Amino acid sequence: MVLQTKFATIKGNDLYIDGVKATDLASQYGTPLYVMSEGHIRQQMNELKTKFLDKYENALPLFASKSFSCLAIYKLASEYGIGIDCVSAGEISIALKAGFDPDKIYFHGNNKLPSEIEYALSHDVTHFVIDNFYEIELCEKIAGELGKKVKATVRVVPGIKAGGHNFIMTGHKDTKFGFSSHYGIYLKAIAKILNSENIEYEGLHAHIGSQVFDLYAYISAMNKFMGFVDEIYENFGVVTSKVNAGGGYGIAYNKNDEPLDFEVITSEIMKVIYGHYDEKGWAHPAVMIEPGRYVVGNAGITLYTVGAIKEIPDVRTYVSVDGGMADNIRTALYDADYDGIVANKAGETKTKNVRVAGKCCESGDIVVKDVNVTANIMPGDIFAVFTTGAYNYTMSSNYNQLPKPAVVFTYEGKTKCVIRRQTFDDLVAYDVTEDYK
Ligand SMILES: Cc1ncc(COP(=O)(O)O)c(C=O)c1O
Ligand SMILES: N[C@@H](CCCC[NH3+])C(=O)O
Repeated sequence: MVLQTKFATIKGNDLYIDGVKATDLASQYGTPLYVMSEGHIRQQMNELKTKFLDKYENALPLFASKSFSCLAIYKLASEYGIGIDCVSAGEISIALKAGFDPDKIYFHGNNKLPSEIEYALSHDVTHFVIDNFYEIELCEKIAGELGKKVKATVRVVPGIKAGGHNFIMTGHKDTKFGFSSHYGIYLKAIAKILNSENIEYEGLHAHIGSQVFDLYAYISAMNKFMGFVDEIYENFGVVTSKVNAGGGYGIAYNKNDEPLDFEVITSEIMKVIYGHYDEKGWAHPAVMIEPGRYVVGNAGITLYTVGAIKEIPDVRTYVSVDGGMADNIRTALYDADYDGIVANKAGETKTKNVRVAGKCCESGDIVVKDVNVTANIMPGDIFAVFTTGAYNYTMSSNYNQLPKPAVVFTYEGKTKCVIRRQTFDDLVAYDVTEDYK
């Protein structure tokens, strides 16, 4: 077992997060509970600021807020002066409610709805990562009607396979995202934008995948993009003034994961981009990155209460907890490999191998596939699962009508609830009784 953040510590038999005892959190807020270390989030956002925003001229790191989206996180991002990547009008609406600067919001998505485009533009969110030809038509029309200009970065697929699972690879040929770089397809998109009245071409966008550990994939994607920049110049005489190098920075979920260093990834990306522009004698472009998981993933620890423990002779022991795939779909969806600990027996030797299962009515409802715990584990213990800060709360559901857990931030020995636990009333909040008419 490895604690994936310095903000989680073990003293005696107890797990502490930002100096707060996990069992105190569980008794105060109930379980299952998403705990997010604000100390960790601040550390990561500060890294984005000091090692990217402040380090390079005209650079902007974006936090990919699909990984964790709520008022509190947008307020924190705002404090560090970083931008955000939003993938729906819903995410944009939360960011705006948090007071986020619309000029630092980049609107992504492979099927932005007309209503979403209208919503974004009428709220002064004008930076769009353009994904497809239909979107170009929609933007041209809707921006014209609203008297707005869309500032476009064009998402191009470099043809590179990278990422932690097939479902989260986006840089290879067979993907629903972006314009293909084959047969000059992306050049046709840029021609259309250059000929449009209400869309301004600013640059290119790359996102090769998520949970990436391969530095070479980033370097080769950027090299390919410099080829695209040249082709754009040759075809249209336009120097691309913005390059968004995407996110996807892999983090450690277990002891086998070996994440790349943030500065290694970013300096290699910058070397390729600046090197190319210097060679051409062009002014450096604005460069953006957009990690999500890297910012919040290791900040998250989910606390569960242990319930039934079932020993199946010659097979394994199942430890069931009071949450499951409704609060963490990633094990079922991506075969993700989590690590965890009995938070109230953290100092005890871990001699018993178990599988931690959820309480949903699915055999695939596994939280931790395989973990060594104290042999003394019993109902009522608090089981903590690490690295649940990214794509857990945002991908949660009410499957089996489980109310969604609360999200609590911890910081310097203190706690605050940022999303309250759902109640049974919330489960019927959208049900209406109507007669047929
Ligand atoms: C376009 C885009 N940018 C950024 C991200 C963030 O990815 P990650 O959380 O792996 O950094 C994603 C998700 O893969 C994405 O699709
Ligand atoms: N939801 C995915 C990442 C997808 C990132 C967005 N394109 C995960 O949990 O790993």
